[in-house]
Amino acid sequence: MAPENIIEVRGVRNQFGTQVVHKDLDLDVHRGEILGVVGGSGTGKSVLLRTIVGLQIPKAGKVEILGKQIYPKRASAKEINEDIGILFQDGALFSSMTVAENVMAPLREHHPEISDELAEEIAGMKLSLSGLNEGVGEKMPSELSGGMRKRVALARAMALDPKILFLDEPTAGLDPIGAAKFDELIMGLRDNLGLTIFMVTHDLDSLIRATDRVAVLAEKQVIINAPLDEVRRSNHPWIQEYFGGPRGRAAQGSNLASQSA
Ligand SMILES: Nc1ncnc2c1ncn2[C@@H]1O[C@H](COP(=O)(O)OP(=O)(O)OP(=O)(O)O)[C@@H](O)[C@H]1O
Repeated sequence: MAPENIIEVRGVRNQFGTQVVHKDLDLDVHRGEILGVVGGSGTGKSVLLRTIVGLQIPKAGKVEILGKQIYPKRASAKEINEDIGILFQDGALFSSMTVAENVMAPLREHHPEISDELAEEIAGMKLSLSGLNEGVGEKMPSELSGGMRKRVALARAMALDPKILFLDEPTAGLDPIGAAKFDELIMGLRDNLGLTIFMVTHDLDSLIRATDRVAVLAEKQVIINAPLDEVRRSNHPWIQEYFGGPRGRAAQGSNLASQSA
């Protein structure tokens, strides 16, 4: 059975002044997959994410999420917000709110009818789904490690039961063990909840470990979107350098070693 496209991007153009970032860009994301999005610095990975979620209005093209048109006809913010959760690059939490209040913030905004008790219960569930224990809810973000703050941000992104999670460099700033644990967490969300995950990343280990397919941005387009093994076989110079360079070989070697251990 052909995979179902949960996201469809067709012919998108993004431009800032005279700088064209995307031109005729197409992208499909399949339901239930973890898609890794890679590309050199400034190739427009974050702009693509922002375009898909409706935060960046493209100059041309079409974007659909779950069959709802984000552009050119704009689905209402409410419709979109119910379907997606976003973890931005800095994962910014509200520093003056407790962890639980942070996770409850989207519920309070979109579902003011929900009682305090229920909101607290939902926040507790999301924190536990993110691998955090109950006591964490009462802490302030400043009391947590970087890895725990990412998990809280993930719990907040899941507050409204999204079908798609957008993650912008989620493992940046985590040590390798923290990054591996974060990858396991999102793989669990895919496997147990059927979530689709769109993940911008520079982390080669993460790509190897967690992704089902990898989309490469270069020359203002997605030049390939395929399982990692197929992407590696491309002779595009950037792909060769990225995966075939010393870091790429080291990441592949260490992941093969850990798989056979
Ligand atoms: N709001 C904006 N106004 C003007 N230029 C912008 C804006 N947002 C992004 N750009 C430009 O678009 C280009 C792509 O930016 P983007 O942040 O998407 O790159 P990226 O691939 O995510 O890079 P990195 O890997 O370094 O995070 C950059 O040259 C950036 O300066």
